[in-house]
Amino acid sequence: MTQRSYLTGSRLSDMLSPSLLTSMDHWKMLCRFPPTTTASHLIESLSKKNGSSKEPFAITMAGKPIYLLTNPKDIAETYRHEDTLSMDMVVKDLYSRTGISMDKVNRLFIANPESPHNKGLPRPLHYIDISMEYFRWELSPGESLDRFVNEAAIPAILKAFDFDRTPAHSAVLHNDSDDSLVVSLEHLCIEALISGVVDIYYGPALWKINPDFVHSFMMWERVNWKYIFQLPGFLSKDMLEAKRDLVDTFVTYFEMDRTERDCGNLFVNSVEDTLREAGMGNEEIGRIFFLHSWAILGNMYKTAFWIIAHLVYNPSLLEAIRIEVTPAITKGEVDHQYLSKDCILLDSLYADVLRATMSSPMVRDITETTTIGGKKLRKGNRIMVSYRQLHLNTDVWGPTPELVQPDRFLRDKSLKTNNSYRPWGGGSTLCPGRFFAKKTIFTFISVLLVRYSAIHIKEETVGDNKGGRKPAFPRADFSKPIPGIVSPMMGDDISLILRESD
Ligand code: HEM
Repeated sequence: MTQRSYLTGSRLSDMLSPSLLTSMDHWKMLCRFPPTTTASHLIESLSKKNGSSKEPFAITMAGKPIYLLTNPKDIAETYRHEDTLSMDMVVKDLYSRTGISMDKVNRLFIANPESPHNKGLPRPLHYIDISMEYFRWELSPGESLDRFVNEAAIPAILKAFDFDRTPAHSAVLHNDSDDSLVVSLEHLCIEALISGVVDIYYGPALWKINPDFVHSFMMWERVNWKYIFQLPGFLSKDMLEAKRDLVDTFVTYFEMDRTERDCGNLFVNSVEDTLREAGMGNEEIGRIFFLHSWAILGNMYKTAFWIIAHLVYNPSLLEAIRIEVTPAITKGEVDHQYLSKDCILLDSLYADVLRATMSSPMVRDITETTTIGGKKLRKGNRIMVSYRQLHLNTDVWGPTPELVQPDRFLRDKSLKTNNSYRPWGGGSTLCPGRFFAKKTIFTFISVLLVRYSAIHIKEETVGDNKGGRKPAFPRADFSKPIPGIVSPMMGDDISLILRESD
């Protein structure tokens, strides 16, 4: 496929009426780029062409002028203009492309002051915002998050280490001897942070409906960029098929009586009630949960993969972090408060891995002409920001920003609040899952390090020799505009030899 279909190489001047062009002539216009360009590459390469000024500039995408913001200060300012820089059209579009009629999508954006879900709130929220409030309610620091982590997330993570189970564990490649086994790192991360998290949100009923859910989700992961960039059907058969599998799974799930589902996750039940009140049926609710599940499942397993890859390729770092996390793990109990507050080296590595692997762009619609960084952004157009471009800002991250430095955030604690650090987005759409993600990923990594006293990379055999060489560090696949954390290249998994601690 070529990306010509969504990233047009036409000049902005071809698209604009002369009057609008005159009013925009202070914008730099840089519009030619190769057909293989992805959104973040595009912004990176155009920013370079734009020179060091970091002034906003305009391009056209899919026939629409888009302002690209690259100055961290301008980007921070966008979060203060949420009344005129709106996410609503982008979100409506995402919902409608799941197959929900526009009429029903619009209904989701109506605030009903009479709704019991709006009780006690200072101003009534529309149904999508209510769903986000339920996410925040369950996942923000406090009693409900602690309960959720202790009662649901930790048991699910521990279950992922049950390598002797029947049917066979998907990560086990083979048992080398009585006390060691070889596992696929990618599949271990999937087992803990996709299968485990599906369990805690949807319970066993979802597996009964679709025992191959993980396969469907991983198919979707590889091709969901086609959904975002609206590739035509003949170029997106794989994406449409994966989407259909996932949507069908969730629709069937919501067709079941709640008592039959046997899960009782408060978030799922509360959001379902909200959506039924908005007039949504099983079809729409299934489609909406397909999107929610993408947000819930799409990033944690990849983040854990990259962190563990850095650990196993750097044994002294692994040892230092093992010592740091050990007090948090005692006989099957995990102290997640200790992990999130006292493990400062793991925290620094986590922060830098998020920085180096985040590839999402942020898009907003301009609903009223808005001035940012002294420039007028015209109503009706869009703005786009590449978090990756911010995360590679050499002014802040030094001459080799693409390299992970495990102690970077330990050396300079102010970096976490730097305007060039946005792994969780910003403003009102700041990720509500960030506290849960940290606790869950830290639990997973710590259990691995404490349970297995020896963790080695399995070497590749060279020719007929028994011995071999260490495989190269997995490559990140930035060739596709995957939202969120970048995937490893297909086939760049790591086989780990695990030897249990005494
Ligand atoms: C390492 C893991 C994660 C990363 C890096 C991540 C990253 C992000 C980012 C960058 C955004 C903002 C998108 C934007 O503003 O355009 C976002 C939004 C969101 N995330 Fe996360 N996320 C992670 C885990 C999670 C988890 C575990 C959940 C839920 C359990 C979750 C739920 C959401 C939701 C619902 C939104 C949309 C918020 C809204 O539109 O108001 N995320 N995430």
